[in-house]
Amino acid sequence: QDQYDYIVVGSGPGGGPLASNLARANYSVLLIEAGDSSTQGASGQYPPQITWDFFVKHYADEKRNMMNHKLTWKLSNGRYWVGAGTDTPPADAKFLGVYYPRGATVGGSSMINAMCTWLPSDSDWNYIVNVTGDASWAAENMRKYFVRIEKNNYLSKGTAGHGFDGYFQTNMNKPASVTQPMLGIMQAIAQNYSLATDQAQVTSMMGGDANFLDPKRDWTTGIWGLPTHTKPSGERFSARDYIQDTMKAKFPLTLAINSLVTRVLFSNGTSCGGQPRATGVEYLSGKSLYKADARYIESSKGTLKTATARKEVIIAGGTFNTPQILMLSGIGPKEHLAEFNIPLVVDAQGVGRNMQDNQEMPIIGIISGNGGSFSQAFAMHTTKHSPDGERDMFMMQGPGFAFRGFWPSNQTNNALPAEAAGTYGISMVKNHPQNRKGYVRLVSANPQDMPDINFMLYEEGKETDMGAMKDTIAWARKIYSSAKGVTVATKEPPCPAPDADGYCGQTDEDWITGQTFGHHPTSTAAIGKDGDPMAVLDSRFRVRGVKGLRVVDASTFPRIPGIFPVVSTFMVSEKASDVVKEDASKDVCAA
Ligand SMILES: Cc1cc2nc3c(=O)[nH]c(=O)nc-3n(C[C@H](O)[C@H](O)[C@H](O)COP(=O)(O)OP(=O)(O)OC[C@H]3O[C@@H](n4cnc5c(N)ncnc54)[C@H](O)[C@@H]3O)c2cc1C
Repeated sequence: QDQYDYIVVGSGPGGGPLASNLARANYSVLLIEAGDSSTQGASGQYPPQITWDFFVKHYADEKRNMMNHKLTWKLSNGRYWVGAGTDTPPADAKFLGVYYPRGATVGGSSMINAMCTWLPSDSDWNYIVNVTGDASWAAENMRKYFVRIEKNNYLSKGTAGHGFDGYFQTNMNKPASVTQPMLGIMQAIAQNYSLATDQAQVTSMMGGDANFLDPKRDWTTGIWGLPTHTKPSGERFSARDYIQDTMKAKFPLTLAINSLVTRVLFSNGTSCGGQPRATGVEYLSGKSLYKADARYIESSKGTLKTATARKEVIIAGGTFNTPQILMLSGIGPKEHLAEFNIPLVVDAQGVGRNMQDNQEMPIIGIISGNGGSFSQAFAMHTTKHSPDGERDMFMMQGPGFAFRGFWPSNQTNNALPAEAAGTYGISMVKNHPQNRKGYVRLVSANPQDMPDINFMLYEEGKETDMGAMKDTIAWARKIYSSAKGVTVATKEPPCPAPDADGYCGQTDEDWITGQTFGHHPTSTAAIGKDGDPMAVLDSRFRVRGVKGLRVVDASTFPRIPGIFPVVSTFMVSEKASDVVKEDASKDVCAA
């Protein structure tokens, strides 16, 4: 039987850096990853060797689910078929839902994500201080973690608020010069924010640092460039690089790939004041054992193995899998576990609840004459529905850019509509969404099954979340119609007669209901205050009700951080490394 100081489950931005840091502190660490060590290589964006194909629902109501234009079915030959809810799929098609890819290889979703590296609002960190009273979560302190891990490749050394000696590589593509038709649209946006509109200055803003240090940043609207987690060569940096560097440097980090953790093991003694203590994990060894893996075959059951942790087990399986692992281990809502005869360890009502996401949707314009060459621009906007006066909408945009969400690229419906000539997209991503009604629930006690995932969009805070999206659509219609030196007509959301401010009432609302998507799920095993039955973790990442078990990944955030969660997850991993090391010398029961 394998024994280590720490066992970390999942090698994404949550688990990968933490496992590496603990090994660098000379603790023996087993990092367990269900995927293998494949990379994207020359294959398409979400190839089976690095992707788990989840299918989710957006609503409890089937009618609203079917308003989506990009739904996925599975055919009897095993291939996917993608179409609108109003289409008629082939007779043998089985409905799956909305495609929601996740990375499943060494490096997790940081191996397939879009790499956008945008720091959250200070209020997202301070929220954790307010909830828990733990001042170490203050934004000022969290920025220090960013500075510690960042290896900035796009600013001059010494720029305040940035780091230049860490492992987390950041870079930015700065445009040389912005030309028509994009220039005319960006000029309209600059004018709207009372910024300079000449070509040189607009170009310069489009290469500006979005992660600048300024106490007023979260209230500042305008245009910036997009930092990404990339190396100086422009190649992807991911959690995988840090893991590999740690192993190459011969620190005591053992990586087990093709290993699907099925549950946490607990001592049944009373050594920890009556609380169960996590002693290790059970896992299935074998390739493609999870049903979200497109290469899964029914007969693959794997070989059951166990590993023991002398100190702690840390779960970092991501927002869908962490709650699944906890529930399979007996930590979850009591009634739900009873449905599947899973022996209860802790009645933790918050596990798999509180799921949040940044709602996204494009506003499509058609440029007369010329669609222009691809380049992208990024703006931050404050709508009338900002819940706290902070900027609440991020917009990425560009010619030929119609980001309509996700569907499997290897699907078989040849009749999927193509984008029209001259397409321009302003793609909104909602900051500070109010809805926390999303959930992850088990469908069985079989660890190879995917859970039932429903975002329950707009179920809570609809006026704010939907209102901000309607404001942004109206704003974009006006931007398109005031573009300088270029004619742009708004195509989507379609509206026969917008009012003078660009609004289209219920028509917009219906379109948003159908076409909203997301890909930043968080908060399904959240930190919360003592005594709150929904608080799965305390502010030191410890799972309440047991000892020797923590969660460190995107599921820990009580409130979704900013617009892009990946940099926050790397920061959390770094913070957790300090916390775990601080507690390392204590007895596990006392920690
Ligand atoms: C397509 C896409 C685009 C994105 N774009 C951006 C972006 O541009 N910017 C941004 O900020 N964020 C983006 N994100 C989100 C971001 O990548 C995630 O928030 C981040 O990776 C979360 O890190 P994590 O460690 O919580 O989980 P993950 O990165 O998902 O890692 C979890 C790991 O755990 C493994 N695992 C799961 N279950 C088990 C098990 N039972 N046993 C063993 N191993 C297991 C998985 O295989 C995976 O490797 C994107 C995500 C996707 C999918």
